[in-house]
Amino acid sequence: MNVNKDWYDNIAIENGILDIPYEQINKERTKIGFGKYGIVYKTTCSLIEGDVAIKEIYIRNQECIENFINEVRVHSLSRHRRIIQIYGISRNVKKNLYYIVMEYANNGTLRDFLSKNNPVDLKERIRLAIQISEGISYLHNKLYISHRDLHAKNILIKNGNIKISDFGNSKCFINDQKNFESHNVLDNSPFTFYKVSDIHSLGVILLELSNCRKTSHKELISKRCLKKDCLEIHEKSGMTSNLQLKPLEPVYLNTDKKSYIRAIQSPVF
Ligand SMILES: Nc1ncnc2c1ncn2[C@@H]1O[C@H](COP(=O)(O)OP(=O)(O)OP(=O)(O)O)[C@@H](O)[C@H]1O
Repeated sequence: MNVNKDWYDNIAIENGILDIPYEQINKERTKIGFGKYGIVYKTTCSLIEGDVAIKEIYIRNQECIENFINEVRVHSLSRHRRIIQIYGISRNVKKNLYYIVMEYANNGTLRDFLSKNNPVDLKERIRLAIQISEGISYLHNKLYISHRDLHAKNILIKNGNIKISDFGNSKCFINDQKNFESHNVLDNSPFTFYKVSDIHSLGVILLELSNCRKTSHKELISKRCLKKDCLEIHEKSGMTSNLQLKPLEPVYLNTDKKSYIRAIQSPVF
């Protein structure tokens, strides 16, 4: 990626998002999460009504700049009720801290929601499952974006509704559109590969949703989790293997296996 000294100004202009002066962000902040790339705080911003979440990223090298640019680019493309909205970016130049200012999800992550409200009513779980599928379907089918980091801590809930977040690992394949116009199950384009991987992650999330608890590594293995194999095969051969294209098992919502989440048996695509 070509990064020049004006990279920060450029991403705001190119992506049509607000460059929020740092002074406009309230200094009083509550830490609400952290991940590989930074700390997330709940606070307010004088330019935006209500609470906001800010993701603070310390830019120490070129790679951090590239990651920040990618996250802002992909996230700002995504405007949908099932996706956390990005409001703008900000920076504290003296400390080399850069910020993504976004919509605040007041009910936290899907994982926390499930553990706090266990057991969640079946109808409610199905409603949430459909909303997650809607968000992923939008990313894949409308924007040619693969999220690449879908799990129950990146699925947030605001006022009881799903909001997908964290585009730090996401990739947009919109410029490759011509290469996968006719994509089908045998297409071995990178987009198809990552899309299948997202759908696998969706299956894992739905399993967590159906059981109202995190699925252990042991359980995933016993359910013949394909992700690791797929990634290895893809990396080694550069090809999409048929192995990835096996449908996921249906995720049952009750023990007598009468009801399952339809999204699994009738894929969203
Ligand atoms: N908009 C938001 N509203 C409420 N909480 C949020 C929001 N964004 C992030 N969080 C909280 O902060 C945590 C970390 O955020 P995020 O996943 O974006 O950071 P990351 O550094 O990219 O993490 P990862 O290690 O998953 O890549 C989330 O799991 C969630 O608890």
